[in-house]
Amino acid sequence: MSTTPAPAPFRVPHLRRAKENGERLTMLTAYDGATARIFDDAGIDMLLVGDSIGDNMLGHATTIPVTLEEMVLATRSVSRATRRSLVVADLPFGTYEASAQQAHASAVRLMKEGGAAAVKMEGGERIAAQVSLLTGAGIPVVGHLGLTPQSEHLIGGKRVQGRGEEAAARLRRDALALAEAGAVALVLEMVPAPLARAVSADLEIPTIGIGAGNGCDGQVLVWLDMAGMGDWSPRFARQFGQVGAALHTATTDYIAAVRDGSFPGPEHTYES
Ligand SMILES: Nc1nc(=O)c2c([nH]1)NC[C@@H]1CN(c3ccc(C(=O)N[C@@H](CCC(=O)O)C(=O)O)cc3)CN21
Ligand SMILES: CC(C)C(=O)C(=O)O
Ligand SMILES: [Mg+2]
Repeated sequence: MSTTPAPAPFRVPHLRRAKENGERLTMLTAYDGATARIFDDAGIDMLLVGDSIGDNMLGHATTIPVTLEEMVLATRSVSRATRRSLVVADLPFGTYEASAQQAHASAVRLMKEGGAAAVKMEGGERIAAQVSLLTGAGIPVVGHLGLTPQSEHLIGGKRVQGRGEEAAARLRRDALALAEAGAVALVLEMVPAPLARAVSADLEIPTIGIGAGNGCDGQVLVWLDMAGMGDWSPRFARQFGQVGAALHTATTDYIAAVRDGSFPGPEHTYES
């Protein structure tokens, strides 16, 4: 009997090890089990249940309205379908900023009810206490700096962050503060490539870039942007497939086959 060896799961300690070995890390968002299974089978290291579920799945304009309930539901769907990828769940806006206790209560729900293996939150020095307490409680935390969409009203839009000496120094301080507090990885979103490279060199934990150039230790994309799903894609994304077009064609073929009576055929039909 031939046995395929079970694929080795990707776990938090692999993050540092991959960086030490110069292996680039791969991450995609996932919002449900049907897609998570495909990404997991394909060998993705990490799945991010992103609060980008808000603007990509739930019909919101931004991530801001997303609730913890919605994140728990999506995280549960993803984690149940996942065999080897590390499932990271975003803490949504309003569920962690006020205190370390608030962050802990929210993270515990994502882990106990959602099955997440780690949580991610946006911000630097201002959430160091949260990162510290969660890490002490056995909850791996991924940081997120640069464009932090939950604070877009404070930032004033979805623009590149960390341009200019002062902003760059601030971002490097924030990155060090997160690493010092125990973060296991750091997402850098829409940051100039030289700054992202410098931050990556500053840290022992891996950086995962999105619109942050090739000097990061890994990359993350929203899966719809990666797969050519949906009608919009940011400049930093590349479409590795045309899944939206493929699904459209499958759907028009189905409609036509039902209308012309060719589906269901005898092979899809039960005899008496
Ligand atoms: N589908 C999707 N992809 C993402 O990368 C993503 C989300 N959704 N939702 C959550 C955040 C929001 N992000 C965004 C949203 C908009 C732009 C944007 O408008 N970018 C333009 C202009 C950039 C500029 O003017 O500096 C671009 O062309 O990239 C970028 C990142 C990144 N994240
Ligand atoms: C864009 C990534 C990093 C994210 O936070 C999300 O998808 O919510
Ligand atoms: Mg997010």
